[in-house]
Amino acid sequence: MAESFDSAMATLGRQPVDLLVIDLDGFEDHGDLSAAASLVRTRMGNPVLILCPYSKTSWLPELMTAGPLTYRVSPILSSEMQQAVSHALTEPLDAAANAQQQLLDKEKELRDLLAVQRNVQRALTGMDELPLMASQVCVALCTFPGVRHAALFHMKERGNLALEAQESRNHLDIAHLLGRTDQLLQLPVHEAFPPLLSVGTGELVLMDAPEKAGDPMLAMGLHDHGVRTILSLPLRSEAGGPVLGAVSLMFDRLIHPSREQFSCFGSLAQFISFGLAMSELKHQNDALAGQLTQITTTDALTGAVNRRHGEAQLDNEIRRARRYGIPLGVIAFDIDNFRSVNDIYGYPCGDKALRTVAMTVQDRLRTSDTLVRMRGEEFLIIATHTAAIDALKLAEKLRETIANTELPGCDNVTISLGVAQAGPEEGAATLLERLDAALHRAKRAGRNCVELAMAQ
Ligand SMILES: Nc1nc2c(ncn2[C@@H]2O[C@H](COP(=O)(O)OP(=O)(O)OP(=O)(O)O)[C@@H](O)[C@H]2O)c(=O)[nH]1
Repeated sequence: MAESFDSAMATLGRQPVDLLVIDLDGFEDHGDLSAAASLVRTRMGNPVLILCPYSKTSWLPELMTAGPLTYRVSPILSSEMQQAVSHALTEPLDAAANAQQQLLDKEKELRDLLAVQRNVQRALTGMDELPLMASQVCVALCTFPGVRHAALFHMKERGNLALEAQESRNHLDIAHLLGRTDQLLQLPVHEAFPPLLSVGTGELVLMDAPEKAGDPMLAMGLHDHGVRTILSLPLRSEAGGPVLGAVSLMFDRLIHPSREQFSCFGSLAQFISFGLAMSELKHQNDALAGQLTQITTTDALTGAVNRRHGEAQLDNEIRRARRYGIPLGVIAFDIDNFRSVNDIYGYPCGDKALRTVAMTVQDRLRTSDTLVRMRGEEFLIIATHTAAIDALKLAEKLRETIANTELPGCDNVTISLGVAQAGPEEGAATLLERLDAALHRAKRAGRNCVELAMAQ
């Protein structure tokens, strides 16, 4: 027994040792990992058995680069320990005797992994919608021999880890087992359930018996579905970058991945991370494009469509109405004596009044109608599929509504309106002229009224 790496090193130097067992429980930092790797290196191929707590299984691939070793995931039963010891002592002899078979096995394992990698690659190409991509990745992961369940967990905004997709060949439903599909890091099992632990620590986790997680309910749920080993891999967009999520693979058998398998699983996780990052990027780009369209087409104060976009839309609707022979109604309106609102209550109050009027009108329109802020306190409504008579009714309803709308911090206002129906051959310019004339007549008629535009 050696209590430290130094004393182990000294003992190894003093006397021949048949089997070196390194129990990693209690070792934490990177210095400990380097010291353990030095011990493995000193053995120069002589038997080494590593007992590795499941929370530290990410150390295994690194230790494997220092020299050949066998390992078990701890905590471990004494019967299991005995088997592991005799296996570790006889493995080099077995390996020599069955060298050919071992090579064939290794080749098959790697072929299987490469096939899964190809399937995952296929799942990632051409699919930029995250839910679809994630579920295809899970389907691809289930093609690996022994995998009965695969799941992809994704970190959403503000640390909300969610189950993005799962594929099951054993009727296991992780959402049911965990009792929810989001805010998973807030679950009490976040330090016990491998994929959650992977996201928390950013490291791979290998658990070769569900009960090692120390959560009886969880262990029972997994046992009932024949889960024997869980391997979970963190997903990061780049080495050392933030954790994007994790994938978990649940096997119906005991697996102890070799160094090559760990490295293949690692590159599998890199592929998936890349797909995830690309799909996130597309999502962000779409959102930005949406915001940009919103900014370039909307009037910031009132939320109505701005004049440039409104005029383009009017042209489009005129063309459409002409092509399909459908009526197009337009209404121009202007707030009455708005100057006095500003003069009496101040410009900020005038702004609020403008916004309230625009929002009130917008609420009364159909989704197919468009409210445009043309200038100052003057607006245009493009009402598709609307003849003059219906546009007149709409205008009257709006006039009445605004007159009865309370405004924040100032007296009610009224609006004057001009209404027209686009002529069969009429362009936007003459239509707007006719409307303008109608609006002026409404103002001259004493305001707070509706005037129909003269026929073309
Ligand atoms: N608060 C505020 N006022 C605006 C805005 N745009 C234009 N106005 C004001 O709207 C008023 C328009 O005045 P006028 O064109 O004389 O029309 P009016 O006082 O509404 O009178 P009539 O249209 O003839 O009934 C001016 O005082 C502008 O300063 C704005 O974005 N915010």
